[in-house]
Amino acid sequence: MNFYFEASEILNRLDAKEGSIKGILATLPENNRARTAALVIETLKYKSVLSDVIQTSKLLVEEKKKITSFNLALVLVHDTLLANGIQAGDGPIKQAILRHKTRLRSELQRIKIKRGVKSDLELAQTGDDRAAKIPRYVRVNTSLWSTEEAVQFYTKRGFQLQGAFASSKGFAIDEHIPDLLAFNPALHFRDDPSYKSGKIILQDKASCFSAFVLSPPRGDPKAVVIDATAAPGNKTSHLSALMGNEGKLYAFERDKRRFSTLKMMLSKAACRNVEAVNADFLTIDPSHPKYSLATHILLDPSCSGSAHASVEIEVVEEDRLNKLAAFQLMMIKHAMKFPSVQKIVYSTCSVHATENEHVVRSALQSDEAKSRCFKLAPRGDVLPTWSRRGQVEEMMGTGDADSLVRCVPGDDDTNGFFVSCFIREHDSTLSPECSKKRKAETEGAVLQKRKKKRKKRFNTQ
Ligand SMILES: C[S@@+](CC[C@H](N)C(=O)[O-])C[C@H]1O[C@@H](n2cnc3c(N)ncnc32)[C@H](O)[C@@H]1O
Repeated sequence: MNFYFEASEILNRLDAKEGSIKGILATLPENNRARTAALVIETLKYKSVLSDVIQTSKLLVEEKKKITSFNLALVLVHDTLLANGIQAGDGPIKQAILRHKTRLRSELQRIKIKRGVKSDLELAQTGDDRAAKIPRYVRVNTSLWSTEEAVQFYTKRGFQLQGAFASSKGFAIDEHIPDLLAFNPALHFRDDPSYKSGKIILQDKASCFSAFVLSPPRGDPKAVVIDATAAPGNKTSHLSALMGNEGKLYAFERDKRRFSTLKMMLSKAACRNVEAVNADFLTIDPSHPKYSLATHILLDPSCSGSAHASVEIEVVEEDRLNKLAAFQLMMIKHAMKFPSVQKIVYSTCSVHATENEHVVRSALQSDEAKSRCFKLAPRGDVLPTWSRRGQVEEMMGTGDADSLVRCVPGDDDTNGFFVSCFIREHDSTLSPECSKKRKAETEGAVLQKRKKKRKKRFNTQ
């Protein structure tokens, strides 16, 4: 029976918000961890239906002396109804549950009929409940359309600009991201002419944060920007629109298949200033004549994707997270080597500090950041009115957490997301050490330019 007490204690700690499911499970003794974790996770999946069954069967009222907590009832009823029975000897607690087995079964059956499902599996909560509450975000592709035109178009189709999306016909203009509209979650725009023509991009609000925070130069024919990990291209087309389709935006994607998707998406969205490159960003030479001029870099690399509201409860292996974090750090450090870069936005759709705050911390401590004087942009430049910021304890209690942005799946009307923004310190705020390095770097660049000019002159003579 200890196994069930242990599992119910984990549920108690989760209810008390003592930590993440992964963190709390990690405190269990290793020999029993996998088995207890499996029971906890399965119970959580069916928590809503099991709670109904327990309440309507009056199990806790009639057996209050034996079954002392709701969470203990949850794990025991789970195994009674949805697994192979209680895995324990015939003690009083097991006997108490067995006395109610028939009633528990019929309550479960009643719920199945009510919900119109046939199998137990269909009762599992997949997390879609949270996803179903996230508005349908529609980003107006300003390369082809304006928000005014979009509002007029949707109004003519019977929608009402109400500043809310609760009703099926209401929609709102987002308060944080320009040119972003929010409609009722139940709506799909895949067959809408505005979507088919590339005038709108269906992109979650949080995913719009990256390009908006990077804020590339607008309408500047000399601008050079890099999207290091581009496919399928939502953020690339956003960047392109923010640049007013001017200047140059290099979009790297290493995967061949995803690269084709990227090309298709860029053509549909009329991104004329983008050069898509099927290459691994880590192999790109920062001193390459084309790319060395990049002043802004967007890094939205592969991550555990744990923040999507539709992802099921999962225990992510530590090892996998650490490998992802090492790769993510490598990408940031590589971006920092580009000689003209002034701003780097690093974002993930993960909720794990390992891929977020910890990567940012390591990046700030890296030789690349120190030698090139990178620091985090202040909150004022990173969605200042967004209240959910980085996790202070994961940033070792420093004020740096305020520079970071987090979104919690479901809670913030978005999927989960993380955004950080590195900037190179301005000359006036440079520490003496950075000031010296910057001077040497500028002198080096001038010398290199002179050398190039001389070589050119020599070749044309
Ligand atoms: C999270 S997705 C990017 C999503 C994209 N920013 C968007 O909003 O549509 C990460 C992408 O980066 C690509 N990728 C991962 N490592 C890369 C690398 N070293 N160089 C270039 N692309 C890379 C992956 O193949 C994947 O398509």
